[in-house]
Amino acid sequence: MRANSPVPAPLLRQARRKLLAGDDFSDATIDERLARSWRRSLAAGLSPTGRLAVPDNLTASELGRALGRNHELLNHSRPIMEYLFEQVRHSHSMVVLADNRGVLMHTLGDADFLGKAERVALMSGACWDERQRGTNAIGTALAEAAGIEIHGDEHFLERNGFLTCAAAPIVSATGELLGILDISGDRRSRHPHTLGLVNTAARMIENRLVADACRRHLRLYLHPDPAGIGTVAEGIVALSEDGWIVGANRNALRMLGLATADIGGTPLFRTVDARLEDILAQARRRPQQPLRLHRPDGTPLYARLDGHEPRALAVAGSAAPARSDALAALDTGDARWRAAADRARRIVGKDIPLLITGESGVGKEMFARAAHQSSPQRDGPFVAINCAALPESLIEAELFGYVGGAFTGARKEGYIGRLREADGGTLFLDEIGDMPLAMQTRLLRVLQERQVTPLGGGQPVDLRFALICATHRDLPGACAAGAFRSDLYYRINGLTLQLPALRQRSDFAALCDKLLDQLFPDSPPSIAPALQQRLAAYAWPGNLRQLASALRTAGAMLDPGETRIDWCHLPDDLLEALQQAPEKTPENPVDRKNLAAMSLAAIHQALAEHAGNHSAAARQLGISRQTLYRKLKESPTG
Ligand SMILES: Nc1ncnc2c1ncn2[C@@H]1O[C@H](COP(=O)(O)OP(=O)(O)OP(=O)(O)O)[C@@H](O)[C@H]1O
Repeated sequence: MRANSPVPAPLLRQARRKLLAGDDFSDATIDERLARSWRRSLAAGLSPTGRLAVPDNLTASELGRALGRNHELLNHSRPIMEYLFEQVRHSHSMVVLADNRGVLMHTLGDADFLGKAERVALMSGACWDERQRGTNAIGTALAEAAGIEIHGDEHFLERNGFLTCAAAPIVSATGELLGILDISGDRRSRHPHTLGLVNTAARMIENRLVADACRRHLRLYLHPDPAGIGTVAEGIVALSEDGWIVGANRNALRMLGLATADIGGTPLFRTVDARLEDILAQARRRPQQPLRLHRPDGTPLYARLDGHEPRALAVAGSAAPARSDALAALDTGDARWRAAADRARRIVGKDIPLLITGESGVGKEMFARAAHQSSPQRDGPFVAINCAALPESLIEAELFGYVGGAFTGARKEGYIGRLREADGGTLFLDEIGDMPLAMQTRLLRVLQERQVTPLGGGQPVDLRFALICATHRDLPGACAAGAFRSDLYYRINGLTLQLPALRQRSDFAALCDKLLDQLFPDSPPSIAPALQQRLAAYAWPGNLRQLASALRTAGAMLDPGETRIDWCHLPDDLLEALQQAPEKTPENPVDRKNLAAMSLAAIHQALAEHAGNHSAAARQLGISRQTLYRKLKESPTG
């Protein structure tokens, strides 16, 4: 940071001489950012005394368009600029708002100073990018993305040396630099507090913009002191329905120890000691009181909650009435799974893209199909595309279609493409995290424009489908690593639902019954209780897919008349995995033994209990007599 007074003139002159001579001037007490800016000005080919190249000033109609593009920034800035101007009136100064290219959008100033300012083009439509006008508060604040004061001869161009300027950036809820607020005046009217004033006013504009941009989200207003909530120093965080941070002002990022890049990729519970559900419950209990949260280092942070409570969360935890849709048909009672289904129901038919995450085999595609079946477009097609399985060379043609003869091997009559096949229904992009980067760019454009142009030409065609994507990858992580486009991530992630892994579910027994009913509809077998207990404690790395497959195989091993799946029916690989897997149920004594030996021990015990009667022992075990004999024969002592 610079000292609170400008660099003494002789030092400044000496440093400039060295700069222009190409010498090192780091020995002089020059602010680092000023030094960087001078070097950038020099590198842009500017000369302190030379004539200006024709600057990129806007024509009246271009300015009109730029004002239109920036109307929200302008709307929120105007009242604050007026207030600011009241503070500096009669001090030979002006208040300036520039857009993120350095083009001046709006100015308010003392009449005498405005005349002088116009002579150096400090007026609406003029561009004050550093590359065109050298070091100046607006251009340098843009280049540095930080507040800065540029006084007198610190300006790179000598013609601007009569100015003293202080400028601060205005940043959006997603970290985008929107523009610059500046106070410029006659150098003789410099005041040491001007930069602080501009910084504060820029934060006020930013807070209004962030709150407005996130008005449809739940918002937390934060401060380490409850009295700080509602002041310009408050942090603002916007949350998605499932508790991820989707927007924040810079105060909030600082309070939560986050960077701009974390927006969209961080659940709230990673930054404070509460989940959204807890916060909602606390706010419901004591609506008037600020919530007390803690950061990971234990320091408190107070919060006020604003915005509509997501309806899915409002009912979560309550005894939700039984639903009779396709999602309900998959519901076997796990609370996390049910909450995900409830949230999905809230958005079906609302043009909000759904992103389903979860480990491989947790049932993401089944969930997506059920969401489609539960939606108003259920009579339309459900088009599933596995982005990982399509060869890169074919993806474009397959997704976007082509006109006849567009490339060698193309069908004569052309192909409308999978995206158009989904028209009026649901497009399901499975394994979206595996899509090659080049395709991500193309897909993003199509999703943004909602139009597709077939390869080889033809007219763009409008697309109407609900979008559901799925991945087992960590997409925010992939975005950070540059493997997945973050703009595509935000586009497909209207609502993210994470499906629980099988080991995290609480409905193992009900799920097994359901799968057995589906797999063996004529006479669904049961599972021996000890085995069921052991299976429930297993980690199931392949999740429901692995469980369904194991039950299918085990069921096929049943002899005619057998109705209960037991150890002896399990596929060998699962038996082996169960033997190697760490025990999770120490209360089950049989688990401490080798499972094959355990199976034999159960047979011997049943035989003992039935005085060697093989039929009775087999009946008790739920296996056939043949299986019992086979097991005894296979045993090492057999
Ligand atoms: N709710 C369910 N009821 C019955 N079987 C299910 C259920 N969910 C998943 N399965 C079984 O698990 C298998 C895998 O499901 P699905 O393909 O939907 O998982 P996925 O998460 O999309 O997997 P991947 O990440 O590998 O694409 C299904 O073929 C089915 O056998």
